[in-house]
Amino acid sequence: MPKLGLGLYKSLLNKDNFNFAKQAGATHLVVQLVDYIKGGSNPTLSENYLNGWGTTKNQGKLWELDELKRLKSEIESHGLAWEAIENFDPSHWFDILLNGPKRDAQMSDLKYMVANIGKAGIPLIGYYFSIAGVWGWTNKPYGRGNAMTVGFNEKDINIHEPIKQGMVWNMNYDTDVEKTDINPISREEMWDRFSWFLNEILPVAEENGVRMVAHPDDPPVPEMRKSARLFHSISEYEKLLEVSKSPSNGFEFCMGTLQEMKEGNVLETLDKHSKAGNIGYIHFRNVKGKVPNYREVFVDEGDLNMAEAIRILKKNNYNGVLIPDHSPEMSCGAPWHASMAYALGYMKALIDTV
Ligand SMILES: O=C(O)[C@@H](O)[C@@H](O)[C@H](O)[C@H](O)CO
Repeated sequence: MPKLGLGLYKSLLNKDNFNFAKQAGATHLVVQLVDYIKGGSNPTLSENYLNGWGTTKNQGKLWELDELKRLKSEIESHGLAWEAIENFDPSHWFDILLNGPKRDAQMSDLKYMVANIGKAGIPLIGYYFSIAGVWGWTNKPYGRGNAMTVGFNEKDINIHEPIKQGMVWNMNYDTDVEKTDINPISREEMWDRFSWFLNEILPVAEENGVRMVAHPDDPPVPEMRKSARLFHSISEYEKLLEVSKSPSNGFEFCMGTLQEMKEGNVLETLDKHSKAGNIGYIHFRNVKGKVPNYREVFVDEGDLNMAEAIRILKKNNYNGVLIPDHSPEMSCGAPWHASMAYALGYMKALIDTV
């Protein structure tokens, strides 16, 4: 049976939101420890996306076992389970992404943190191996009832705008460096870097009982800001499984991002990989349109048949977690919370009745 979860940003990790998750029917949490979606009590995807998600200064501040255990007990004291951590902090792995001088030292740090996550009993780590990161959205009242939501239209932005030194994954990690352009990165180079990363990290993940699950490229274009993107199509995303047969290798299956891709069928892909046990957890969200022009919409108004997705997951005895990921902001005093409650209610009804 699929399980209902909520993703919480760092700024939302408090008892009110643990209670909120529980009230909305979630049993599991996916936690983001990177402080990148700003907005305090009302996180919004609409701000700062083109100038970056902000600055991260956590170099040397690793995720320690006692901190993870403390947060885990707090989550559990609210009757919830901590299913996954989503995303590494660019402070911790910028030179792994960029193949820079600190690469090997940062890999030791990442291994230490992956081991801590396993020792704390958190089963999954979602990560996104990307240079440009999530970038290029516009935010407009594209949703039903003029709800503010994000979209992507290649006509609105210059997707080839170079990235400046000191930035990766759409966050600044070094604000002192001279702002020249970073070098373009080819597809071959990206696969080399990624394969090295995965082959280094997976044995540690396996040893500590953690699964590493990869997010597809959002927006899914082959190249963005002069760097190649690995997982811009369903067939390229599936190549993840060719890099390693480790049981700790899998998908952070973002249905919205996969639906935005030009080719392939999301529901068939969901069927295949939920049957084969390749999916760690699912971003259960919906969109209208595809690259080069799409927008994120409410879970029930997009191009994907979400009831069919639940049917498939139940047929395949998938027992992982589904989170709404994003949802258009609802016009009220708590736009993010209202939108999440709406999505969770819809998802819970589908899980209970389909
Ligand atoms: O949670 C969010 O709002 C997003 O930033 C994620 O969906 C993002 O796409 C993934 O975490 C990959 O970084």
